[in-house]
Amino acid sequence: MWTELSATISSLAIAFFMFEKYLNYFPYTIRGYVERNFRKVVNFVNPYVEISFHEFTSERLKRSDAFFAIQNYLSTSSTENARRLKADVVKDSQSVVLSMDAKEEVADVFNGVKVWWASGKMPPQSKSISWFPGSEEKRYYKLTFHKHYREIITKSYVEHVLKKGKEIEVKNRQRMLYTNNPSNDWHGWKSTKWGNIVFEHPSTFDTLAMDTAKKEEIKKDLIKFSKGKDYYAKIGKAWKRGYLLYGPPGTGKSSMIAAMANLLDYDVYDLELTTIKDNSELRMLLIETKGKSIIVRERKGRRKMMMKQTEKDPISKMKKEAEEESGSGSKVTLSGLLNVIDGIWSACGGERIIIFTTNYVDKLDPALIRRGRMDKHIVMSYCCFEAFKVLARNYLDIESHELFGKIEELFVEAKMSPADVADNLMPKSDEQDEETCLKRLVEALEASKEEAIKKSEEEAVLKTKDGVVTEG
Ligand SMILES: Nc1ncnc2c1ncn2[C@@H]1O[C@H](COP(=O)(O)OP(=O)(O)OP(=O)(O)O)[C@@H](O)[C@H]1O
Ligand SMILES: [Mg+2]
Repeated sequence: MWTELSATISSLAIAFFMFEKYLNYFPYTIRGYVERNFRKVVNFVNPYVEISFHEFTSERLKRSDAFFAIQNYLSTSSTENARRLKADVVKDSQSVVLSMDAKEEVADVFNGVKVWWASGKMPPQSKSISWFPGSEEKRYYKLTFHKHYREIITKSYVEHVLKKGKEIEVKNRQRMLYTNNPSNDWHGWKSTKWGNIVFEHPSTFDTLAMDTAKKEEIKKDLIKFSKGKDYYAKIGKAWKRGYLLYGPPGTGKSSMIAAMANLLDYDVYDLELTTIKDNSELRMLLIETKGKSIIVRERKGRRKMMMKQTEKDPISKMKKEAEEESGSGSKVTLSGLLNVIDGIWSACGGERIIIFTTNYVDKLDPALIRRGRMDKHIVMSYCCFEAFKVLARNYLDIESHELFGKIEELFVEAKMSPADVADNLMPKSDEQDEETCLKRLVEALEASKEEAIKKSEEEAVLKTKDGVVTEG
């Protein structure tokens, strides 16, 4: 078939060449007539239809999504057939994606219909220097098929190729962690509002230590959201979901966000509000975010700061922190952020998740935590025995130990964050075996239990005193 196709195309090319060359020998009056009829005959004889997909759209600046979808689609079939392939390294330099090199051809079969793909490059049209990307050479793919199958190819096959290509792109794409640049640095046409690095956080739902039922519920909720395109369209709601994660420091809020991004294969945008001047700058930033992303507003460096502060002047410092948390420390208020999000999200296509994390849910602006704005509230709490078992598996590779019984008992009263449990479980040197690490944890839990008992006794004394005063 391929030989037949090439023979037909080459004879037609020769016929065209001869025709163009000798057209001028015809008298001017009949030249148009001859040309029209010649083309009719050619079209009648040539049974093949060609469609070109160019790298750049007609607006020139924009790269065509279809071109890249086709490139991805062909990367799977062309690797078997094409003789010259181009290699691109993706995903932390571990996997290689092969695609057809220029001037290569491959065949594909769809519902029993054979088609041919050829890749090519168009030479630059002028020698002048251009600012447009890729203006030196323009790549394209040409699809050739028998005109008899025009309907099935132009409708079903092209749609199939684009869909599959996009799926492959999602699978191969390298996820990014974006952080907003201070708005003072946004000058010039080249400035970018978001700086980015490759997102490679190892946290997953498997490594996350928390109540299993709660974990499964969150996973289900996320997957339902990510597959809910039609549902959101049906109910006329923007495809977005808000999560509020709250709990003491070191309970795994940031780890949970990373696990969510890893589960859904989303990019993460880490929003630093303090470097944004006002709400209009915030709007500009959010408009630049892409679909399939998680936008996060977190308080950073909380753990160390909190620990130091509680040691010194616990009450006044904790109050100050809570005030900051409510947004008064930022140039952009949290309510302002929510209003911008409500506004732009209705207009931006593509799914987006926004996550707020806080250590003080009670002190937050009620407008922020009102249901509907943040669709799901997730409490990250102190470590329990079930969560400990996940950490023991992660850090020590053990499922059980004779000390587990004692540890389970201690967890009833001891309050320790998963971060601190993990810290105790981690061997500090090669000599430290699982027994040493578990014993260290038992000691820490006992200390924490004693502290909890002392605290509750002190609180009880305070309550009794209050009672006496009131009664008196
Ligand atoms: N639930 C958890 N499961 C597994 N590891 C955890 C968990 N919580 C904490 N860790 C460990 O402790 C470290 C700190 O946790 P993480 O940064 O997620 O806490 P956080 O709740 O975001 O704290 P902060 O409120 O200070 O931001 C993590 O790198 C992880 O190793
Ligand atoms: Mg955190």
